Amino acid sequence: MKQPVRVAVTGAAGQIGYALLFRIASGEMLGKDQPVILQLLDLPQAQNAVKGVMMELQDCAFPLLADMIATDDPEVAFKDADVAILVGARPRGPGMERADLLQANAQIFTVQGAALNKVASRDVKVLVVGNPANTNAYIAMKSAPDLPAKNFTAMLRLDHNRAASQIAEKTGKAVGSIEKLCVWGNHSPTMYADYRFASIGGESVKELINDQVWNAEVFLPTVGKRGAAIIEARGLSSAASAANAAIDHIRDWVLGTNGQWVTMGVPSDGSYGIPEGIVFGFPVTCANGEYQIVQGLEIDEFSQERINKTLKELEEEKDGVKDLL
Ligand SMILES: NC(=O)C1=CN([C@@H]2O[C@H](COP(=O)(O)OP(=O)(O)OC[C@H]3O[C@@H](n4cnc5c(N)ncnc54)[C@H](O)[C@@H]3O)[C@@H](O)[C@H]2O)C=CC1
Ligand SMILES: O=C([O-])CC(=O)C(=O)O
Repeated sequence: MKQPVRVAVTGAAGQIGYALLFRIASGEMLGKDQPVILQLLDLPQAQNAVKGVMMELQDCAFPLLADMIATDDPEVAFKDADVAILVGARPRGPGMERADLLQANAQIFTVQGAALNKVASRDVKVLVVGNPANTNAYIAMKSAPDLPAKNFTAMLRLDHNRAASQIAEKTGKAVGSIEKLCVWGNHSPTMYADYRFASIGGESVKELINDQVWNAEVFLPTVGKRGAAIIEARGLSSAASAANAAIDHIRDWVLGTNGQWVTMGVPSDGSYGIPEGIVFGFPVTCANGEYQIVQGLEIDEFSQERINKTLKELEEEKDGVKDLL
């Protein structure tokens, strides 16, 4: 039997938490042979609800769930954590943009970044889900100067998965057959979902679709505003699909992608002219527990404009939180 992996999850009593924890405990994230210890963080007033979730986890009798704890103290939750999924934050309601959450949520990530810095495994893999995810990941990273910056990532995978499903619907092809898709930039309506390099069974997606008007006027707004469409329809922001994307993100980072591209929000190393440190959605491949930004892609004029726009927004968000750092 393998040694258990310590997985910290914040916002454990929330709606994403409820869709996430059972799948982690069942082995869908780290593998069906990998025991896990769940270290659950939520606010003091949510501890009762967390206890209820733990009772349900217990009632599932998951063979891979080696142990679990609940706490309202980040330094307890993150102690020796190998994986930290930072979900706990306020969600937006109708009529809000994710950036409107920045003032409400930013402080959470200075505190949690500092706690990770102090007590987590030096190899901890951090995924920020709480919005605005890219800038919150940036805040956590800057608040954890003793941890490698590359350990801090933001969730763009839901956008990637949404883009894949829209392409599958448009082309009539199986969603699982799409390769080399990516989403550049911020998890916000400025994100740039890019299928110029994508293929299905060796055929170019761009040529299969061959419709730049659909790309600019249907596909990009549909993917970019999907979160708002879900809020409009459900009265609540997406939860099961967000939890699913978090599982995909960590699974691929830890277990590898076999050369396939996925999208992760990662601190830029200067690739594609994105200033170093900005947490930006890039196409990556993962192997041996590390991600690598796919290099050498041609950026045409339309794509450069989109990338500039989403970068500008991230730089403004970064500017808005500089007093916290
Ligand atoms: N990056 C992405 O693709 C997505 C991000 N999100 C974001 O995820 C976040 C969580 O969403 P939901 O689960 O729907 O919200 P929710 O309101 O159902 O749950 C949030 C939980 O976090 C807890 N919490 C708040 N502050 C905390 C803190 N300082 N420490 C620990 N726990 C804390 C709350 O008590 C609550 O239990 C929101 O910011 C939402 O916008 C949602 C969907 C997709
Ligand atoms: O839109 C929201 O506020 C929740 C979210 O990030 C998404 O569904 O993409």
